[in-house]
Amino acid sequence: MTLDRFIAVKHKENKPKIERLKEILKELGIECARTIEEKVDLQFSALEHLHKNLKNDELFIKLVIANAIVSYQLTATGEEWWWEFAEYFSSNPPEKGIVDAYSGFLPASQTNRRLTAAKIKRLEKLEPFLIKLKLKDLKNYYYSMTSLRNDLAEVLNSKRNAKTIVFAVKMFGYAGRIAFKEFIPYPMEIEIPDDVRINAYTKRFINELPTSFWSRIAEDVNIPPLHIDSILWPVLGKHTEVKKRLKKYCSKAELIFELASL
Ligand SMILES: Nc1nc2[nH]c(O)nc2c(=O)[nH]1
Repeated sequence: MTLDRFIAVKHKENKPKIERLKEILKELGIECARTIEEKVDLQFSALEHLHKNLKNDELFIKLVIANAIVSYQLTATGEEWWWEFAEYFSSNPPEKGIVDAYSGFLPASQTNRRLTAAKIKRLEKLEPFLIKLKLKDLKNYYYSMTSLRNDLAEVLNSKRNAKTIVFAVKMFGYAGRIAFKEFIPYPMEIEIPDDVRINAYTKRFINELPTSFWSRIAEDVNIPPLHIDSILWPVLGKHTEVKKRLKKYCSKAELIFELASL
C-alpha cells in the first residue's frame, strides 16, 4: 500500500495525452486485446509450441506458472526468454519436479542469466504448492484467477501486486486458454505487471505508480489491466515480427501504432 491512498497527492500529468489514450483503448476494447494475445504476442505462440510438444496439460500449466515466477532481471527480451523456455522444456520435459528441472535449465539459459540462486529459492517455495494441484484445481483457478493471485502471493510471501505475481496470472490465463480451449477474461482487480516497458511508458502520461494509474484507466475504459498490458506490451517491445503480425491480424493496427507513439 502506498501513501498516495491517504494523502491527496497531486500527480503531474499530461491530460490531452491521457484523453487520447482512453479514446483509443475504448475503441479497441477487450476483443482487440484478445486478438493481440492469441495472434500477435510471441509469448502466446511460445506457450502453444510447448503445449503441443509436452502433451500434458497439468505439467504445462505448472511450468508456465513457475517460469513466470522467475521472469525478472532477464538478459534478453521477454519474448526471447519465453521461446527459450518453450524450446528447452519441449526437448527436456521435467522428470523429477520443477526445482530439479530449473536447476538444469537456469544455469544453461542464455536469456535469464542473473540471480539464479535467488530464483531457485523462489521455486523451492512454489513447488510444494504446485505439487498439490491437480488439473481440476487448475481449472478452478482459471475461473477464479483472483484466488490464484492471492494464493501465489501468500506462498511466495510477496505483495499481491508484485510484478511476478500478477504476471504469473497473466501467463496462467494464456496457458488456461490453450489447455482448456475457452476464453475467460482477466479480473478487473488484478493489476498491471510493472515491468521496464510499462514503467517507462507510464512516465509519458503521469508521475504516478503504474499499477494505480492503469487500474484507474482500466475502470474508465472497461478493459481489465492485464488485457491493457496485452495491448501495450508487445508493440512497446519493437520486435519486427510483432509489427508484421499486428498488420496481418488487427484491423485496428494503426491505433495500436498510435498508442506506441503517444
Ligand atoms: N508487463 C509485462 N511484463 C512482462 N515481462 C515479460 O517477460 N512478459 C511480460 C508481459 O507480457 N507484460
